Amino acid sequence: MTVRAPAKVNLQLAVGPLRDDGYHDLVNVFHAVSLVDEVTAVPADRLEVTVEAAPTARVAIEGVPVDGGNLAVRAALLVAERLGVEPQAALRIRKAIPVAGGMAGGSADAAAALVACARLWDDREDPLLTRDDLLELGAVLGSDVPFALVGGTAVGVGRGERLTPALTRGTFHWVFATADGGLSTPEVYAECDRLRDARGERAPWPEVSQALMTALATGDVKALGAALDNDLQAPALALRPALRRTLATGRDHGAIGALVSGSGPTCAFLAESEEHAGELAAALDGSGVAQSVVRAHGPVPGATII
Ligand SMILES: C[C@@](CO)(OP(=O)(O)O)[C@H](O)COP(=O)(O)OP(=O)(O)OC[C@H]1O[C@@H](n2ccc(N)nc2=O)[C@H](O)[C@@H]1O
Ligand SMILES: Nc1ncnc2c1ncn2[C@@H]1O[C@H](COP(=O)(O)OP(=O)(O)O)[C@@H](O)[C@H]1O
Repeated sequence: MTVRAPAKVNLQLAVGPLRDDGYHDLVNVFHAVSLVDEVTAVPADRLEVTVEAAPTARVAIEGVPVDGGNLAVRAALLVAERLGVEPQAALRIRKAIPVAGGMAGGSADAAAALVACARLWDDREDPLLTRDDLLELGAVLGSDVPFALVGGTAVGVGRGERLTPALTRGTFHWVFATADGGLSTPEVYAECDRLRDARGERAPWPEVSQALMTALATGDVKALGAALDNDLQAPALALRPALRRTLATGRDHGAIGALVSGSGPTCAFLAESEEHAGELAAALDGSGVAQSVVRAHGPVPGATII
């Protein structure tokens, strides 16, 4: 059973107040792109996991746990518990999504493992676990996991786990510049709070950008570029100042929009067309500001059995 799940870029990430449970209320507009991890689950005597880089991707997999800390393993355990079966499967994860890069690779693997194990351990025509059940299990695993199940473009509220699909038209072309070494998501959120405190600012209640929704619905790439907005960009740049040069390089080569993806450090560049994405990728590659440069388009579907 092999399942593919996509990376995401956040088209809008409006970070609201810190809640009592340690999370922030968000407006998180997710957009799934054609950079995918693959999880294969095969029957085995016990639960085991291996992680490898996809042959064509330059992903540094050293930071990925190969024990119970792996989100795919946690997903498998949740599915087994819900189905009342022994968690007997060998999971093979093939990563193309940068690790700790702000593109939700771990969440993609969790979503893929939820789907793969649910199917492997329950092949009835009318499966016990519904799509809603998987979304609920996803939200237990992480705020970004439900979106990796549904894909497309969607507005997430709450922690980002309560999703509504967004209307979009056409395909958008992206270039991603990865960086050496990841950024820790909790540290970037903490830096966001610290910067606001230092400026004496109170976190505003997050609101969906209507300019962004209109740009998506009309497929207007220039308007989309202008509407991209990420409240975690300033804290990510404070923690990793070198990313300023990466963003500037993309802009200098005509990117319609340039922003840090989620909590970073991957930088995302919106291209005017597929052809422009090729030129932009070549320019970024040649400039030496990125560990690697990857092209992708969106929106694409969420976790899919192949
Ligand atoms: C920032 C975002 C943007 O999509 O993703 P990445 O860019 O890291 O991929 C997400 O909010 C990350 O979601 P995810 O990686 O699933 O985070 P979780 O495991 O749920 O939470 C990890 C930690 O991030 C912080 N966190 C997460 C979500 C949220 N709404 N408020 C938070 O403050 C908390 O410190 C939490 O303990
Ligand atoms: N299957 C997985 N793939 C990647 N990272 C994982 C996985 N399972 C757990 N992790 C842990 O989650 C951290 C963040 O992972 P990732 O989802 O790649 O980044 P981000 O949260 O920035 O999008 C990693 O540093 C790693 O310790």
